[in-house]
Amino acid sequence: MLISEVNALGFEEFIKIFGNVVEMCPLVAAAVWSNLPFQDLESLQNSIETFVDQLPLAGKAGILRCHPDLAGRLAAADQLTDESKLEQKAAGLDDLTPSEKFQMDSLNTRYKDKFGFPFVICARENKKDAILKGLAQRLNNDKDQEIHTGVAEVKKICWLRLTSIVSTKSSL
Ligand SMILES: NC(=O)NC1=NC(=O)NC1=O
Repeated sequence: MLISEVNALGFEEFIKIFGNVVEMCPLVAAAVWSNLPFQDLESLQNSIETFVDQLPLAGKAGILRCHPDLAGRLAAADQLTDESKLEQKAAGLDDLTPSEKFQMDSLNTRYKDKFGFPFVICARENKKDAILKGLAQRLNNDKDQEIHTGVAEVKKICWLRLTSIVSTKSSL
């Protein structure tokens, strides 16, 4: 899809295509739709990042809460969104050894108990070992730090999802 085609989308079409670039948060796409037309894909990404950055901490934490656990209950029940399923598979999270699964589950539970939202990382940029390491390390951070780190990862996930929808070569 070209950016010129993005700019021609009505609201419903735009949401259908971009509603999940931030996992389970169509509000983000609904908010940035009003900034159409976009010069290029980077401008659309910037518009999304600006909207997210301007949210209060509670809003940012809410975005993190909309993310499924990595190799968690939804993955096991095959109820992940298409995007999340692809991303978790790319990181090798669909073939964990029993001990890796146990480690992931216990770390995810500890992380959620401590912060009140799930551990979020860009799975397409990390393989399962790096994810387990990152989860164990980030458990030691404080809540504000993890909200900001998690949101930074959401932005990376969003960018990769955008580039799979809109060709980056195109600009107005
Ligand atoms: N908790 C998560 O980090 N979830 C995810 N990361 C991704 O890259 N895709 C997800 O669904």
